[in-house]
Amino acid sequence: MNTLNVELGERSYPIYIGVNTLRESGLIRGHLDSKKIVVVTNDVVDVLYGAQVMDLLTGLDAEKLVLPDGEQFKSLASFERVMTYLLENNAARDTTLIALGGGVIGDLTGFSAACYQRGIPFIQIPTTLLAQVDSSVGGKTAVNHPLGKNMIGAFYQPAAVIIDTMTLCSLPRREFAAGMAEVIKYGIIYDAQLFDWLEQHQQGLREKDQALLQEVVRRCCQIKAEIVAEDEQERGRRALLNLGHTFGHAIEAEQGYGNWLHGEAVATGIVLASVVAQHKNWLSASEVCRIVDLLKAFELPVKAPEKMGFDSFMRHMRHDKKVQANRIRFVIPDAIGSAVVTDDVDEALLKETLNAS
Ligand SMILES: NC(=O)c1ccc[n+]([C@@H]2O[C@H](COP(=O)([O-])OP(=O)(O)OC[C@H]3O[C@@H](n4cnc5c(N)ncnc54)[C@H](O)[C@@H]3O)[C@@H](O)[C@H]2O)c1
Ligand SMILES: O=C(O)C(=O)C[C@@H](O)[C@H](O)[C@H](O)COP(=O)(O)O
Ligand SMILES: [Zn+2]
Repeated sequence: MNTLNVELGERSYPIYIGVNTLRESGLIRGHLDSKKIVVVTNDVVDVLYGAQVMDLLTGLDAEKLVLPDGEQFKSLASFERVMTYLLENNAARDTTLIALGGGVIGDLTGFSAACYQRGIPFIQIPTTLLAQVDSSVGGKTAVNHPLGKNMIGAFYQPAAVIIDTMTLCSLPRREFAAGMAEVIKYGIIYDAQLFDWLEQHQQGLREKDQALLQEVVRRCCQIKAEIVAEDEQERGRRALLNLGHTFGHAIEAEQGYGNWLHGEAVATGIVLASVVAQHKNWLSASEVCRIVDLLKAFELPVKAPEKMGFDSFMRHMRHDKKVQANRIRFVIPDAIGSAVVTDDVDEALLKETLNAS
């Protein structure tokens, strides 16, 4: 097992990455000094891993709240449902929430933990590739609003992240691919060697080779932990983790949450940002091809939805959380392995890129 640490002073926490970590009750119990525990999950993950996690909590005052599955349930209505459940079941400040599932459950549970009685502890048990490499780490918690993605949320760190890469065995192919979009993102913004390694090991990753999965989850969590430790609340460098998201979030909101998976929308957003980079002569045509080819190797979309042009992108992107002084800021790669945040993207170039995509 690998253990990493997110260094945030008194809010520091470990990330455990291993095979069959969900069979070891010691890991989770080491982070439970509270009276009551509520496992929050959804109906799909519950069937797969609910009993296994409840077994780890045998003898403790542990309950389970099972929500419906889907991005459309990362909503204020679900948040209210969690609040009502906690109140009706007498949850108090010494209750711990456990988020068991993908990024939807993790973001919703984390936001619920941040708000309930102004903050109770929570633990992340991510079960999708996307949640293991990205959403469970770093404390961005939120729900969506019809007018914008993750618009209602808080920075609120978990007490621990427990990753069992065996859970990825049951993950559908499309969901696995969505997670790979965030993995490829790390290679582009931060780690050219990781990008090369992904090109070399794409087949083994697609086949879910456990050794490769361990390595990729470890490397991505390490990068995210480094960035978050330096800039917890996205005042600077953390914004790089948003590569592809300005465009991607617009696609998710415009298409209706859940129709395009987050990772799929991010993949397309990465291509759009790369095309802008090529126009600026920051990336060569062959570098853009490498990016597109790697995304395609995982069957990710690389073109914006039909009929979604400049105007519909702009309508959503004006709400982006990186907007400063009314100007949209974009994360644009300036090499494979490096990116910058800039508001210097000419509107004509944006129009050409978005209408041609
Ligand atoms: N907080 C962050 O930093 C951050 C980072 C990236 C993404 N996100 C958010 O994460 C969400 C996307 O997360 P996601 O891709 O995990 O989607 P998800 O949570 O909807 O999970 C994807 C699907 O896989 C199912 N599932 C989960 N684990 C499974 C398993 N082991 N086997 C079989 N099926 C399983 C789920 O029930 C769901 O149907 C988006 O809302 C996105 O905005 C947040
Ligand atoms: O952790 C971060 O910071 C990220 O930006 C990671 C993203 O992959 C993630 O989708 C995040 O939720 C987007 O944040 P937002 O602030 O643009 O909503
Ligand atoms: Zn993301």
